[in-house]
Amino acid sequence: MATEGKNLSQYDKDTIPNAKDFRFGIVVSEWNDEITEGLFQGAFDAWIENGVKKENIVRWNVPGSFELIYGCKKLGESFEMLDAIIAVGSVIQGETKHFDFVCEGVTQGIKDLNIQTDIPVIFCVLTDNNIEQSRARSGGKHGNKGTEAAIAAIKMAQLRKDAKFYKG
Ligand SMILES: Nc1c(NC[C@H](O)[C@H](O)[C@H](O)CO)[nH]c(=O)[nH]c1=O
Ligand SMILES: CC(=O)[C@@H](O)COP(=O)(O)O
Repeated sequence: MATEGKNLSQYDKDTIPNAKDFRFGIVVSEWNDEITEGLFQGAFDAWIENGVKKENIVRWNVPGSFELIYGCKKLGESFEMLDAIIAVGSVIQGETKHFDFVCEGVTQGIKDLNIQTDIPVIFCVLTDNNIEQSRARSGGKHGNKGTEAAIAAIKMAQLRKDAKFYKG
């Protein structure tokens, strides 16, 4: 298993770009909020640890992971100066195929946002078989995918900044 034996919260601070001037958005799904709040905290703490100012972080909530698509789209439209956005969700398998459609829909939707808009949208949506797997990846034995997403957001914000520089 890709995550097994890894700690998603471990990173080398020396490899992270300077984030003090970056402005970030984060959209958090309210479904499975025990998990999504853990993911949010992991992302928030990683940003602060890497110099992001609290006033440069804007958070919106949406009902479920499927609404992350619209929420991230509108957040980017409302705050055009954002350097990156994280979509935070937790989808857990139930009795039916609904899990499959939610996961596929939100995955494709966030992929589309990365194609259609100029603000990187980071995929921090857990798609787990059970709550134990979710807990392990939102501050448990496998670390926190929120931390991983925050570092990805910093790196993508720097890539976007560099791209604008080279374009002139
Ligand atoms: N079962 C889960 C859902 N389902 C709700 C959908 O995301 C969506 O809000 C609904 O279909 C209305 O459009 N959402 C999660 O985030 N996690 C789940 O486990
Ligand atoms: C991912 C879902 O929508 C799922 O948790 C809903 O549960 P069920 O498939 O039992 O209706």
